[in-house]
Amino acid sequence: MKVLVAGGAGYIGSVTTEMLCDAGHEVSVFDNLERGHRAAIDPRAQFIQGDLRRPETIEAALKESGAEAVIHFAAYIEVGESMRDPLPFFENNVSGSLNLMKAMVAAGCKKLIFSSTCATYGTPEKMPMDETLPQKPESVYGESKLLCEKIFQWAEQIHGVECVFLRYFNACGATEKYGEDHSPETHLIPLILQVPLGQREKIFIFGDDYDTPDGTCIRDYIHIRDLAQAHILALKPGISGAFNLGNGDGYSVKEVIDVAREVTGHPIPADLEPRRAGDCTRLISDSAKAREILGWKPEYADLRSIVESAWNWHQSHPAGYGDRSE
Ligand SMILES: NC(=O)c1ccc[n+]([C@@H]2O[C@H](COP(=O)([O-])OP(=O)(O)OC[C@H]3O[C@@H](n4cnc5c(N)ncnc54)[C@H](O)[C@@H]3O)[C@@H](O)[C@H]2O)c1
Ligand SMILES: O=c1ccn([C@@H]2O[C@H](COP(=O)(O)OP(=O)(O)O[C@H]3O[C@H](CO)[C@@H](O)[C@H](O)[C@H]3O)[C@@H](O)[C@H]2O)c(=O)[nH]1
Repeated sequence: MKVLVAGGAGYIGSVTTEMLCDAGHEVSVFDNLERGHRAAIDPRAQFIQGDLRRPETIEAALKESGAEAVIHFAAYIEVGESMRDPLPFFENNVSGSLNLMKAMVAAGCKKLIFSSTCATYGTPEKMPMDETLPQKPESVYGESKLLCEKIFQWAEQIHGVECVFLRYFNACGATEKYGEDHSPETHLIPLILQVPLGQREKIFIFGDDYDTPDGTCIRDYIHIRDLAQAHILALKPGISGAFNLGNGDGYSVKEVIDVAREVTGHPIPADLEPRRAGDCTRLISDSAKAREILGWKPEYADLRSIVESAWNWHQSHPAGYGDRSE
């Protein structure tokens, strides 16, 4: 299939592009490189530089690529940033997505796979979390993703664009070539690994007074290879709707640090900090729907192998990808 990957120079987009190319798809990456890296784009894919906030650039990219489907990763992603400076999140995530859908309708492109998030649910009313839970986001970031889902639902109903919403839990891990290089980095696993890399002295644990066995927050860590595979499965005609993507296993912050100590052989000192605003106690996915309808089966579910894959990548890329445009 001819697939356009918006945000394909970013963390999850880079690995999805790599796996789409491996599977024989014809891939074009559309990215403004504001937060991604030129070096993260698989050389088998065509690169079209453009910005979703500039509609003419996405219109031209759809024409040039002849895309039959779009996988849409392009967004601002950081919850904390969204609560300090909200409006750019609506501009980039919501207006950008609206421009993309308008261009798709105009170009007659009938399939969209959208990166959504478990942050659209807010504090969940049951655990594990399935897709029937009410969506009550507690951050601007989560709200921006929910607004996109709503726009896309109406576009599906009225214009017949098949839309799939993949609601990820905590994305992590790496392939041999592509890994995580956010700046600033806020995610737990890459921050922990900066300690054995000699780039930070210790890791801070944000609160140990949560209602969990060791007092630290519990998350469902999912390998980006498994996330990428779900996107490829969702390309199949006839698939639409929302799917939660996680392993269904919860690990506490302390457990993740312990696994990283085992994997790296480094003591990784940890200190306690107060709770980080907006963190939920526990987020664990019920991904039965993805397994049943997409035929999705996570293959890298073991936290040790996830952390190992990230550790291998960071050791071979201690400064990440370097310059964004090279
Ligand atoms: N990382 C996670 O744990 C996680 C969890 C849930 C959902 N998500 C979602 O998955 C998607 C990808 O996340 P990621 O970690 O790979 O993020 P990322 O920041 O690494 O990648 C996003 C890419 O989109 C590009 N981009 C942003 N705005 C753009 C625009 N207006 N026009 C063109 N390109 C633009 C950036 O340059 C970057 O390359 C995001 O939509 C994010 O909200 C991520
Ligand atoms: O230095 C750190 C960094 C994080 N944490 C904790 O580690 C856990 C995981 O944090 P992080 O890796 O920042 O992920 P989340 O805050 O869970 O958010 C991620 O996962 C969400 C889905 O669960 C996505 O929507 C977000 O985009 C993505 O950033 C949380 O309990 C944090 O409080 C620490 O204790 N110390």
